[in-house]
Order: sequence, then C-alpha cells, then structure tokens
Amino acid sequence: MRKLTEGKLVVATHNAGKLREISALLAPHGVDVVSAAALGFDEPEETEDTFAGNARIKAHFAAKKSGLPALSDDSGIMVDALDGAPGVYTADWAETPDGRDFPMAMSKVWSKLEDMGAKEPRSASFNCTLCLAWPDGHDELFEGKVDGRLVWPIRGSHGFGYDPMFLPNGESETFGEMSPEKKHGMSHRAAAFSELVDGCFD
Ligand SMILES: O=c1nc[nH]c2c1ncn2[C@H]1C[C@H](O)[C@@H](COP(=O)(O)OP(=O)(O)OP(=O)(O)O)O1
Ligand SMILES: [Mg+2]
Repeated sequence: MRKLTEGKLVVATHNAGKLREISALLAPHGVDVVSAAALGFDEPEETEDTFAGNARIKAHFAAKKSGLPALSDDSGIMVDALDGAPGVYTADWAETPDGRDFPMAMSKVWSKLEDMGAKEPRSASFNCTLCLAWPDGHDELFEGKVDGRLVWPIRGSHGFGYDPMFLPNGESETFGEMSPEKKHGMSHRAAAFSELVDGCFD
C-alpha cells in the first residue's frame, strides 16, 4: 500500500461538517489540510451507484486539479427496512431548490417507515468509504461502518446531516447528542480512518 509522504493533503469535500470531522481525525498525524471547497474547486458529479465509485470520482478530481494527494469521503445511511435506502443517495434525499434540508430528509425516512409499519428496532447503519488518490492516478480505498437504529423525534444538535436520528448500538445518546470526541471514537468515518492510518501513515 502506498504511504502518504507529502505534507499537504487536499480534503475533497464541500461538506463543512465532514471537513470538521476529517480535520479532527487527521490532526494527530501532522498533515497540512486544505479543502477542495477552499481551493474553489467545483463539485464533480457523483454518477456512480456505490460509495467507492463516488469516493474515487471526488478524490481523483481533486488530486488531478491540485497536483497533490487528495482524500475524499463518500458516505450515507442505509436503512434495513428500506432495503438499504437512502444509501448512496443520502445527500440527494435532502436536496431542495434552496439547498439541503436535513430535518425534511429525516422526516421523509421516518414517514416511510411509519407508512410501511416497520417494526422496532428500526435498524440502520452509517457507512463511509474513504479514497486517497494521487495525481498519477494511484488510489487506496478504506471502509467503515457503524450499526444502530433510528429514533423519532430527532435528538441533539451536534454533528451534521442525519446524526440526530441515529442511535448507535449500545449507546443512549444519538450521534446528534454526543460530543464530537465520542462520535470520533465509534463512527463509520473513524472506522475507515483507522484503516487509512494503519495503511498509509508511518
Ligand atoms: O457522520 C454523518 N452524520 C450524519 N450524516 C452523515 C454522516 N456521514 C454522512 N452523512 C450524510 C450526509 C450527506 O447527506 C450524505 C453523504 O453524502 P456525500 O455525497 O458523501 O457527502 P456530501 O455531498 O455531503 O459532501 P461531499 O460529497 O462534498 O464530500 O450522508
Ligand atoms: Mg456529495
């Protein structure tokens, strides 16, 4: 597996919540981080139907454009009773003409479960695929997952996206209620990061 040797890394995301988490997860490793959004890069279209496929699109786009290694994150929530939806389309479910509306997206998920009479526990998982790509076209992929269940009403104002409706197994706080440090100890993103750190950092 290729090691990350350069000091500077582009984080290929336009999501401020993800950038905050990725920066915190990278902080102990002495990497100098700049985001694709801060560099003014466009968002490439996420045309694949897998997390890995879309992670590769985002990381290669930023690596080519910057001439630096780039790290992307493609992630989403998979609800068992919905056969894994919204999955790769988790961000799309929140899309409105005025931007993303996550309270609306969470209530869409919950109403679908209500409409179908889904039984407790309404199990779901958060999934994350990281892609580290270099300007020469090489890449490495890492995956992480956390299992839990969905709750309603939503709880907490920490984190981002669908965090307030996700209760990880064995916990009493949703991702929206827990501190960032606690989420970083158990999240899908943290799990993928630990693979990345083991494989690519000295
Ligand atoms: O820890 C999380 N806590 C809550 N929600 C989360 C999390 N991780 C992903 N999610 C949701 C947010 C987003 O709606 C979708 C990912 O979509 P995804 O395309 O990978 O990210 P994005 O468009 O927000 O940013 P970008 O593509 O620029 O990295 O899953
Ligand atoms: Mg996206």
